[in-house]
Amino acid sequence: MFSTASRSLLCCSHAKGPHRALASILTKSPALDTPSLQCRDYHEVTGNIICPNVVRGIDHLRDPRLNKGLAFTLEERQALGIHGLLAAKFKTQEEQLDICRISIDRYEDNLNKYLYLVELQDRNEKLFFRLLSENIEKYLPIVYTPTVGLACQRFGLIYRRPRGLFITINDKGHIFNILKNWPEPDVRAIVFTDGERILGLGDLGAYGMGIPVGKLSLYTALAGIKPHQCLPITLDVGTDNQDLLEDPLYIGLRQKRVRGKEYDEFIDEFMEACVQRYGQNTLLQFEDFALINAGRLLKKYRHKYCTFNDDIQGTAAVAVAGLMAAVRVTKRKLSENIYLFLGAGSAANGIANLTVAAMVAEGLSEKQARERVYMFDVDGLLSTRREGGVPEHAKSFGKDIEPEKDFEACVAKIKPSCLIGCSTVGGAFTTNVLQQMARNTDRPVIFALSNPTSKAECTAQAAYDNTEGRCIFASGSPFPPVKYNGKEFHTGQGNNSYIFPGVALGVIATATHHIPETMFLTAARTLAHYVSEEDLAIGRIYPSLAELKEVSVAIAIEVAKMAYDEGLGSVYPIPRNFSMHIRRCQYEFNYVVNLPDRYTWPESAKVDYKRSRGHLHPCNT
Ligand SMILES: NC(=O)C1=CN([C@@H]2O[C@H](COP(=O)(O)OP(=O)(O)OC[C@H]3O[C@@H](n4cnc5c(N)ncnc54)[C@H](O)[C@@H]3O)[C@@H](O)[C@H]2O)C=CC1
Ligand SMILES: CC(=O)C(=O)O
Ligand SMILES: [Mg+2]
Repeated sequence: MFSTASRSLLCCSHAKGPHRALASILTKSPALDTPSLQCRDYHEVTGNIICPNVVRGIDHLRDPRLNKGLAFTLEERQALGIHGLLAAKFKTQEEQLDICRISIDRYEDNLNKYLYLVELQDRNEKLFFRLLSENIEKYLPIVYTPTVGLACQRFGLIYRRPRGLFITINDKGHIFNILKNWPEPDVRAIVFTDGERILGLGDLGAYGMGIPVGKLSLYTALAGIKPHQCLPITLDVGTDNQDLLEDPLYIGLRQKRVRGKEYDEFIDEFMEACVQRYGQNTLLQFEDFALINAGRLLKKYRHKYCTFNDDIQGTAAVAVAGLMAAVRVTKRKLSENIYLFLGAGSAANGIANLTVAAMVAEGLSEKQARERVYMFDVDGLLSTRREGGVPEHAKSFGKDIEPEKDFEACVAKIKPSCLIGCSTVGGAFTTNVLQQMARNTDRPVIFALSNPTSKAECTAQAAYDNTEGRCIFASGSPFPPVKYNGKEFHTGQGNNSYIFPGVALGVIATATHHIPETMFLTAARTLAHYVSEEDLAIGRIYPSLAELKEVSVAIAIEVAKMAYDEGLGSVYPIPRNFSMHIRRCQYEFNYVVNLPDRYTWPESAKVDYKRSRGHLHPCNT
């Protein structure tokens, strides 16, 4: 990902002799001895730490952060010493985007499309992010669920170049040093997993790396967070997946998972090392940890670090936003629903707790709100009377009722108006379940949130077909439009990708030091406001994916305002205009001129350039 030459840092003003002259040229100073663009400026312009006076011409082609391919102008090609290394044709970024679209369309297989995009990111970062951000509906299902799930399962086969850090349990005691090996000093957000619950696919160990990489691609594509500020990490503590342990292609530690005290010490050291390396306000996003760790680690660290668990809190916000939007169709307040969750794990508890908070905001007591929420897990209905009782992590949703192991019977007995699937069990919302939902209420809400598509509790089509088209449906992975009774419906994607990029942007832009639960309720409300009457008319309780960028900025602005209202923001002076402040923090998707427009090539330099026949670059002289 990074060329060796681009790792060293040297400020233009440190350059000597011809190097200094070139530094001046490349840093666009009109006067050779007074360079006007220092490393920090260059960083501001390109979002890159690389000072141009130490980058060889060829690095502008090899380094994906600098590479523009045929979009380098003649002036750039000459000044950078890459003239002749490129074909004669000059292309605009728009022309390059067209070529990318044509190239991807040539592949029928989604995994090949994924590989094309990975290769593009490794080759030309700006082109990759612009392509993704301008074609979200088309490429989100490739870099994200469902294809990313397949990519993780085949990670041993498709792993080419490092993107992100692998920190293993054997690195315990040295984690800070490993972090120092990452070549970017200005990291603001880390998304990390230990690979134990990758989507609904279970323990994929080190193959889980596809998830933090994919999530951080969305940080940039959807929220405009600068790529160099993002660091994906996989914590490799082994895997309990026997297939992987026997897989000759497996790239992780070939041992059973380390658990208990040693695991906890490892995570402790990791959290400390991250803030030691990148600062107190580094955003640390837990992703796809298993149930036994997700909730307890969030509880342990939420007041000590700037951290959140996306599967618990991000998912909660997107689901509650969908429930809020659905109120406009069902005409039932949140507090008038009965909720039944299939699955009582991280996602279910996150959603349930935030729904309770929203019902309390509508006027119920917390006890009254909790009474309206039922859960059903792998051992049946969460009844205090069942054998083994209610698991600790979902204690507050246990009910003193007759135990029940048959889910269909539960749906008939409890008569929920909202059915929410976070169970990892594909097809668990059977025809009988869906038809029962249609009998329970006139407009049943049905969310099949498990990912990837194969794990969805039902398809969009099945939900419509079995509820006489009366349901309000959302799913974690996308489904094609549904045809029912001669009408076409475009159901929405209830996925935390509507939430985490915006929350992260707001947090980073204000250097917030903690992320309170109320921020996720704010994010949910902001998202719900974005749902138009047109969305609802076609069966969608979320704005279209095409609006995701706008939504992410709107969430970031609200999060930023809240950060200062709650005394959590630490960027001073407090921004007067949050919208402007947020936009100023964002990535530039368009190519920047490697010779910025304030540069006018000094006559003397032109002469020098001619004399040296294009070899003026310090590394060429
Ligand atoms: N749409 C979205 O944005 C998100 C979707 N998810 C998806 O939700 C699913 C669950 O994620 P987590 O809650 O983090 O997992 P988890 O492992 O914490 O919880 C899974 C729950 O499902 C239950 N379960 C398993 N098999 C069952 C069965 N046969 N019948 C009934 N219950 C069963 C388990 O007992 C457990 O309570 C995953 O597929 C994940 O991809 C998770 C986060 C966000
Ligand atoms: C979307 C997501 O975070 C998950 O399925 O785990
Ligand atoms: Mg997740």
